[in-house]
Amino acid sequence: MASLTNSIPEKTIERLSEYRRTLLASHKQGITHIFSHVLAGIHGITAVQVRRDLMLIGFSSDTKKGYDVQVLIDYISRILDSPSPMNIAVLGMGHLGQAITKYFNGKGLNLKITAAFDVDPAKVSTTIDGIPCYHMDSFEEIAEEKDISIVIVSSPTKVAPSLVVPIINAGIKGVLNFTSTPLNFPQGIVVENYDITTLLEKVAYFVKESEENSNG
Ligand SMILES: NC(=O)c1ccc[n+]([C@@H]2O[C@H](COP(=O)([O-])OP(=O)(O)OC[C@H]3O[C@@H](n4cnc5c(N)ncnc54)[C@H](O)[C@@H]3O)[C@@H](O)[C@H]2O)c1
Repeated sequence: MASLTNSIPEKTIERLSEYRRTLLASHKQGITHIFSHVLAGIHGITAVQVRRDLMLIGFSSDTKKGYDVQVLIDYISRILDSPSPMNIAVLGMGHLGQAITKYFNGKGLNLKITAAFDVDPAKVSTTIDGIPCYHMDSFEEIAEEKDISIVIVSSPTKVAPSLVVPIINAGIKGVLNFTSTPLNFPQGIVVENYDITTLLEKVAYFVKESEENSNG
């Protein structure tokens, strides 16, 4: 993934997001303190890894009672979140675009899907799951008007490359691409290509490896 900063490794950023989700759930259950080995156990990693990640972001207030859950949530939030909420647009409001929107909004994150774009006349100028859907032709104009920083690309794969220029022209800063074609952007735009087939093949490969090891 192209990144604007190399100060914190990508994997640590992913784990910090995961830790925060666990901490928020713990907080909801009334848990005030958590030990690094408990956090590690939930995420299937070692306590050393948890402590290393937190040291990397300068957090070291491990007490006899463990980490203060609320303090750690606030600390991770200061690292992960921008000072004001970021607006996201979905490009392609089909099955996947709608599933992502349903899943994502209302989670109380500092990120919010605020607009969708499509070309299907049945969807354009309607509101889907509370999100206004505009024609892709008006993307640049609406993206500026609605201060969109990040886009999720969930259009058909074959049209995805044609969305690159409008995304650049609109001054978008980050792209999460779900289509099967990797999209390339100039430096300065953060891109994550997320392909479910690749991830599934990775899981299948390790299942095969572990079966071969236990048989042989
Ligand atoms: N990465 C993953 O895990 C994963 C999983 C499922 C699907 N996909 C991919 O996500 C994409 C969407 O899949 P889907 O099942 O939601 O398809 P879908 O056909 O249900 O939705 C695609 C939507 O994009 C719209 N569209 C067409 N041309 C467009 C354009 N030029 N600009 C904006 N929108 C446009 C269509 O009208 C439709 O609403 C596909 O590329 C698919 O391969 C990825």
